[in-house]
Amino acid sequence: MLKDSMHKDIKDILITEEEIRAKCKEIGAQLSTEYDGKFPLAIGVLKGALPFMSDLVRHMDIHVELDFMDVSSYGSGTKSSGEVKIVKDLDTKVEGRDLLIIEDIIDSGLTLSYLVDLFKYRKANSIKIVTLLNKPSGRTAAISADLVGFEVPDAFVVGYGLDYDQRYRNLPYIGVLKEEIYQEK
Ligand SMILES: O=P(O)(O)OC[C@H]1O[C@H](OP(=O)(O)OP(=O)(O)O)[C@H](O)[C@@H]1O
Ligand code: HPA
Ligand SMILES: [Mg+2]
Repeated sequence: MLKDSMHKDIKDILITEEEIRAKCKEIGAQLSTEYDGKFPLAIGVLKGALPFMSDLVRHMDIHVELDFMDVSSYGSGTKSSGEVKIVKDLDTKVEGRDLLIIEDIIDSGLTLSYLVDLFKYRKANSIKIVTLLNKPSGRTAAISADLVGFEVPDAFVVGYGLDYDQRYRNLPYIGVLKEEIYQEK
């Protein structure tokens, strides 16, 4: 046993690696049909969306362009600051494009409502949102995804891109942390 294994900090596994794999395949097939003949621009919202985007786009059998936006609003805690900061903007022009925004989670909805407003202002032709996780109990902004992998309960979840204080993103599953991990801070 490793002395610093991440797994010992996890109280419950909510979504297994196998369930995530199956969902990426299902959503990827659906998106392939929806965007057939369109060459969409897939926008990964860093850093959380990285594992989901990487797995999802490999199940899309059509031409798709990839770009990334790095935004942050959580700092080191478990509550949104309410202020969305652009850390890295897109390299691609959005005007006239069919956008597929890829997220790991919609919680308060503040990140995505900020991005959707920005991309409308930049004159995207269409905007779709796909999120691996949806946490409806956290919502303060009126926004919903076009495609949702899984609904999660009112708990701070980590793994498969989602962090607590920049850790746990590389867990292959989605889990809930033990309370003592937050309390140590
Ligand atoms: O719906 P919201 O309440 O806005 O929360 C969702 C966003 O918060 C997290 O990102 P974060 O800003 O922590 O940056 P990260 O992706 O680099 O972890 C998560 O990856 C989503 O992008
Ligand atoms: N876990 C990790 N990051 C998050 C969450 C969450 O539950 N909600 C918004 N960002
Ligand atoms: Mg994020």
